[in-house]
Amino acid sequence: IMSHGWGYGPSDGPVNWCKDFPIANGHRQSPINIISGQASYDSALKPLKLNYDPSNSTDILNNGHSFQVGFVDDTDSSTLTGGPITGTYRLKQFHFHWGASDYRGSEHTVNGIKFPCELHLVHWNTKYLSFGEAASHPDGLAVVGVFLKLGAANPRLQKVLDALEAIKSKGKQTTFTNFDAKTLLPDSLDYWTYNGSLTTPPLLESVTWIVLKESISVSLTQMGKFRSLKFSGDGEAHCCMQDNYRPTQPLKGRKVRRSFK
Ligand SMILES: NS(=O)(=O)c1ccc(C(=O)N[C@@H](c2ccccc2)c2cnnn2CC(=O)NCCCS)cc1
Ligand SMILES: [Zn+2]
Repeated sequence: IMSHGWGYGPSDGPVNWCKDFPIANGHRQSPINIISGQASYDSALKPLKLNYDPSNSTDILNNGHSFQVGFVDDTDSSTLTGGPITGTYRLKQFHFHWGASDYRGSEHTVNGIKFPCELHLVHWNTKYLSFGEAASHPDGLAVVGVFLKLGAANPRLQKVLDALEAIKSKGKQTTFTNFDAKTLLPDSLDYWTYNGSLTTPPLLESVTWIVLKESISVSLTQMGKFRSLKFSGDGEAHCCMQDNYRPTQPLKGRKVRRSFK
C-alpha cells in the first residue's frame, strides 16, 4: 500500500488536501449536509436495484485510510441499476468512515446530525473499461451511502468486524469470501441523491451519490472494533484508525433530490 501522503491528521488531513488536490475546492465536492426540507421529491427517480452475488467477495484490506471489502468486478454479477443512474454499475468495494467518539464519524450529515459511522458501497459505470477509467468521468461512479446509528448490535456486521482481527495495521489483507453485501442494507431503499465527488484524494468529481434515508444499527461494542484498527503499519508508531471522515463541503448551488414523498 503506497503511502499516499494524505491522511486525517493535523498536518496531512482534509484542510490540507487542497495543496496536492486543488479540486478539493471544486464545485461538486463531497460529503455534504443534507437538509431534508430542501431536498425536492422527483417522481422520475426509479427504485434502486442492487443485485449482489455473494460469491464475488474476495478480500478485506486495511488500506491505511479505512478498510475495504473487495469484489470481483470482471462481470455484471454484482450490480447497481435503477435509482438516479442510467446503465449498469458494478460493485467494486465497500468501506466505512467512523469517529473517535459516538457523536461523529459519518461523512454526510442530515440536518446537521452526524452519525457514528457511514458505509460506502462503491460502483463504477460499465460504459467505461475499468474503475480507474470510470473515476475520471462525471458519470463514472455511483456510491451508496448508509448511515450506522447507535443501538442494538447488528449481527450482519459481525462477520466483517470479526475479520478485522487479521488486518489491524496498514497494508494487511486477508481473504473474505461469500459475503452478501446486500445484508448490510436497511429495509427501505428510499434515498437522497446529488452529484458529488470521492471524499478522499484524488477527490475526483465523478460520483453520483445515493444516500439512504434509513440507517442500520451498530452497538457501542461494535464501534469499538472499528476503532481497534490502526492507520499505521507494523513497526510504526501506533495510530488508531478513527475520525477518518471528511467534513461536509459547500453545496455551491447543487440540488439534492429525494426518491420518497
Ligand atoms: N469515500 S468514497 O466512497 O468517496 C471513495 C471511494 C473510492 C475511493 C477509491 O477507490 N480511491 C482510490 C482510487 C483509485 C483509482 C482512481 C481513483 C481513486 C485510491 C486512490 N488512492 N488510494 N486509493 C484507495 C482508496 O482511497 N480506497 C478507498 C478508501 C475509502 S476511505 C476513494 C473514496
Ligand atoms: Zn468512503
